[in-house]
Amino acid sequence: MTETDTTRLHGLAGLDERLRDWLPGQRWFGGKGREIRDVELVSVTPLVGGDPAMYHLVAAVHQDGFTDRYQLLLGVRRYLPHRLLHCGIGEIEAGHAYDAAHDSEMTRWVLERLHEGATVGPLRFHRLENADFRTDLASLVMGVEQSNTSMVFGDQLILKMFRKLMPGVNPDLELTLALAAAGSPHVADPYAWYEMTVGGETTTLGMLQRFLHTATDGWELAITSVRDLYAEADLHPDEVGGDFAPEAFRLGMATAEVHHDLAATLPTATVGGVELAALAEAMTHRLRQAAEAVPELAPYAPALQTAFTDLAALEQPVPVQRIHGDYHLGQVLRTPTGWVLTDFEGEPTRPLAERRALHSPIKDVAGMLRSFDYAARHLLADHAGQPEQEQLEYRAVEWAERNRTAFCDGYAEAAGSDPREQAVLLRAFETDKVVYEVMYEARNRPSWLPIPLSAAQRLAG
Ligand SMILES: Nc1ncnc2c1ncn2[C@@H]1O[C@H](COP(=O)(O)OP(=O)(O)O)[C@@H](O)[C@H]1O
Ligand SMILES: O=P(O)(O)O[C@H]1O[C@H](CO)[C@@H](O[C@H]2O[C@H](CO)[C@@H](O)[C@H](O)[C@H]2O)[C@H](O)[C@H]1O
Repeated sequence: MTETDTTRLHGLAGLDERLRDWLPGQRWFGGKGREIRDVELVSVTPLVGGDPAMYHLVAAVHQDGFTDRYQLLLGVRRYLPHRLLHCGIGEIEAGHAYDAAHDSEMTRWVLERLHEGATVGPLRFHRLENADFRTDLASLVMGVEQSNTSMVFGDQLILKMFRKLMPGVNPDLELTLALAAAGSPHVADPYAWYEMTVGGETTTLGMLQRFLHTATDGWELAITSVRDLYAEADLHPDEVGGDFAPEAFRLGMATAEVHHDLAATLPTATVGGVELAALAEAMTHRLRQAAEAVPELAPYAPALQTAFTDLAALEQPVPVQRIHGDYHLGQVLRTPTGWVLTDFEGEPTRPLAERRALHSPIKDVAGMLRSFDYAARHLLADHAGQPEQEQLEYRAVEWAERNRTAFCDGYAEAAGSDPREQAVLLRAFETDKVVYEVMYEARNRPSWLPIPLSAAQRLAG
């Protein structure tokens, strides 16, 4: 870190070294596996003075060949209480630095500013007209694996703090606001957001929404159904109590309805030969990169490539629009009344311009179809090499097929057109997603790598 006057003034000297060690261990840190050259504080905003103190930081992390910016709520205390030891960053000049997103005493400050619609230094807070919420609630960070950090206040509010900052409006905020304005029942009510200017552009830092405390996420529901099936390995998926297909059907309908509302409220277009060739080229490039990075993918690459060649050769124009972009079972919540979609950010590793661009809705369909495969297969690892392995694998394929079919049936019923009729698009997007997953698992969860690799084998025929 270049020790600027600002850092010295705030007693933050030494923070650079501490952040260098601490950042790679954070789930949301995107630059894992590459050495950090240095960390530079590009924005330091004092929020709360005294002991404890709190700062809003934007840290530029320089790694070989590129720089990413991350957002932090930095707490500094003379003594770090036991309850905050797990989020300690290390000792700096002014005391113990820690991640204040985990400190309920401090996060309330953010809630209050959101409610006021305040401006604090470069930070601009906005509350939606008619949105009202309590500001005296204690927060807890969600205990799930995340690309960002979400704080739940009481059981009423959820504040998602975007970690990796890309200059521009975050599509999660943009699409959530658009769907709420369209009256969609498939999105949690947005209440407020905060932003600042980064790289000359208004950049979303966080979004507050209604917390759906009675909801269960689609992944949990799906794997409960798969567990049920594995417990009765001699029964078919439609014969066990926890059959998921009716839910998959309703999820297909909800997905089509969201696509309809996005197309009705945000721009749409059609793309033809040149754009499809460029898309196929980008997919091919990703495949090449992934096959180099993950040698286990390489044997399937030539056969997978044909999905992209077919895409480039498509003759009819393809409708495009804003879509979810990183659609899977972990992004949908089943409330007592229906499915709600979350996290419209797109794939966190892709550039913002690409995530905000118009895409075929078939990309989302392909994403969810992949997720059924994941849900069916991820428990198989526990049975590897055991006698029941083959039988369970057979059941896994049946479960995935049944739910993939139900999802497409539901989508077709609500959309009036069947996504399976777009076979070339569907295969190309599924293949591209598998390639993305291979990279994602290799970087984040190597023990899950066999899941997308088995799909690569299947798609390669
Ligand atoms: N409004 C909400 N109510 C209840 N749970 C939510 C809500 N929004 C998101 N979640 C849950 O929070 C978790 C993380 O949210 P998500 O937006 O996917 O974050 P990330 O982009 O960091 O992955 C998910 O498990 C999701 O189910
Ligand atoms: O939810 P995020 O925006 O952080 O998405 C990333 O993480 C997901 C994993 O949590 C990853 O999804 C992959 O694993 C899921 C099971 O955990 C599975 O349902 C998905 O089909 C699979 O792609 C997602 O790709 C990644 O962007």
